[in-house]
Amino acid sequence: MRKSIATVSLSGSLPEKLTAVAAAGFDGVEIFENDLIAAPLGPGDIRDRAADLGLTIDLYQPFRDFESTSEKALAGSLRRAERKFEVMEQLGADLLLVCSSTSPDAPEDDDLTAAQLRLLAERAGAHGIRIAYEALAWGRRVNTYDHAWRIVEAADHPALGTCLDSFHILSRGSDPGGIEDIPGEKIFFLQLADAPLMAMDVLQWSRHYRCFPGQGGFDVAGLAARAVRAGYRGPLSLEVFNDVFRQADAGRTAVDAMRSLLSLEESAGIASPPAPVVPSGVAFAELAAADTEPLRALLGALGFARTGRHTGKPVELWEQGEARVLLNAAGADRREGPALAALGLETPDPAAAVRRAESLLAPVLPRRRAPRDAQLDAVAAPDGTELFFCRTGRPGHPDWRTDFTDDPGAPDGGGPGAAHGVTRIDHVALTQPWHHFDEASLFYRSVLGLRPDESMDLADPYGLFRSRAVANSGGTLRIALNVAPGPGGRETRPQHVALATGDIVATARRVRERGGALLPVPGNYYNDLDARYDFPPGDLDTLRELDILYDRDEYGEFYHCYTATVGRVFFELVQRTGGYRGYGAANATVRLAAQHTAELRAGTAR
Ligand SMILES: O=C(O)c1ccc(O)c(O)c1
Ligand SMILES: [Mg+2]
Repeated sequence: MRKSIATVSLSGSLPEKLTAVAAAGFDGVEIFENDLIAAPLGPGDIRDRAADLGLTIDLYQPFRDFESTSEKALAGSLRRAERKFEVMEQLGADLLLVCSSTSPDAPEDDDLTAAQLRLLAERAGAHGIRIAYEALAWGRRVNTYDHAWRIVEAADHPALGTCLDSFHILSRGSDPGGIEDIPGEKIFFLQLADAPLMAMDVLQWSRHYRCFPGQGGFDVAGLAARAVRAGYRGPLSLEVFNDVFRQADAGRTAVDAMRSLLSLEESAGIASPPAPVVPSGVAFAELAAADTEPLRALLGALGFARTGRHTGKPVELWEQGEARVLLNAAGADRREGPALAALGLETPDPAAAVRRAESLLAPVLPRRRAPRDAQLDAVAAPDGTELFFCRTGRPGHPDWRTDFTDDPGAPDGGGPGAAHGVTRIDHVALTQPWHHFDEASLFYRSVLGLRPDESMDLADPYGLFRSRAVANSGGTLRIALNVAPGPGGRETRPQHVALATGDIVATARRVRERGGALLPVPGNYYNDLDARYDFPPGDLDTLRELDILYDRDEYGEFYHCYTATVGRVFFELVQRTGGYRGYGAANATVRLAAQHTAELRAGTAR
């Protein structure tokens, strides 16, 4: 279907917004009145600019508080409308959105409202303009879509129809089922927005927290499917009031928006892009550092062994069990020090994964080009992490491991058998720039077919720590997306790799014996654990001795501890028992505080 977006959803001036919208592949825009009023170009110039960019102007909005009990106010509204019709004629827009009145002066009865809207439709019709009447969730009297539709039906004028807005419908908990009873040709416009589920005033919720479909908690695709079943054939149009998007780069937000609509079309059964190819696990985590020595020491203490060297690049392969880490001595950002630069994702069909990624506008990266390198396809995640699609050890597929020669003589050699009990990578945590958080969760959900958990907000010593995990259905691939503030409002961007062990006590002991430092956890934490849980004698002492944190959910238990941070990277050791599903979020505040303390002590606080 045609795709549009309201200019209110993006940052910048109106011409900048139009450029971003066109570049992302939209067909049209809703022009938000304030954007036009503040624009440096007149309506005729905006019309030309949009046409040059291949965009239609699908809606002009909003016209507020039209209906009124006072004759004088109504006359004023009609005069105001005539002026707007002139603007719309210059813009080349033929649909005006009228939202239900929020004024105490709104008529008390539907017949009066219908008669007034009919009058407006007659005036509009004379200009070749149509009116779409939308119920705002906080409208004075008309605040549900079915009420707005009853009034439109009663007014019975060909130039009057209704505008459905998923936010207003779903935020009030209205049953969207009634949409299918509205004749499709009377649905003049469909605005789509999602939002996180929150218990708050609906106006504030709408004006500040809307997000693109697939980023929040509403079934927006299901609602769109109903409109299409009703016979709606107009554009799918995003109308997202969001404080973060208002500040973010418009071009990037527009691509995020388009990805949302492409994914919604798939969920609604309107289009079928190439199916998602869900990764089955982490093939490798690649750490980049100008000086790899501190990471080598850390991996050695963790029980990893260097098992290979890249044939053409300064890259080493370190393994323990099925956990594989690449150390890349080239390409690290020197300012930030060692960082998690790439992930290899074990994928049943890499070529199909790339087709999926391309169809959802994920930036596909040029293949690694050295003549002997395995041909691996990669895409860039929103935070810049490179995601490589791998099929390790399968005949007929390029195997990244063939780029590495065996390295049995390495100082920490002895192969993966010399392990401390680490079996695999449990999860990877990627810290997102805060204004790309929603974009990231939609990216992993739509491009890779991963399932997002609920988003969690926790108090951090220096602000808000927000976390949302995405995972495949078996839990064999888990990525935690975090936003973490730093002192003075600066963003800190630590990334970490969590390693699974079947016996965290034994593993942590061996790490200590090999000189690995574990993050010190305050004694208060263990006193609180003691108050909350009744551990068998001695167990709590062991946790305290090894700085191991503890959590449990209805499925099982979780034990975890952390290494020191090197540059932007640290490791976590985790032991899950009995199907525990989470990531120890209950302990995140303690961990963050302990890391800040450690940074201050080491004088590395940024
Ligand atoms: O918040 C508002 O005022 C507003 C205006 C126009 C809309 O279409 C809408 O959904 C909300
Ligand atoms: Mg709306």
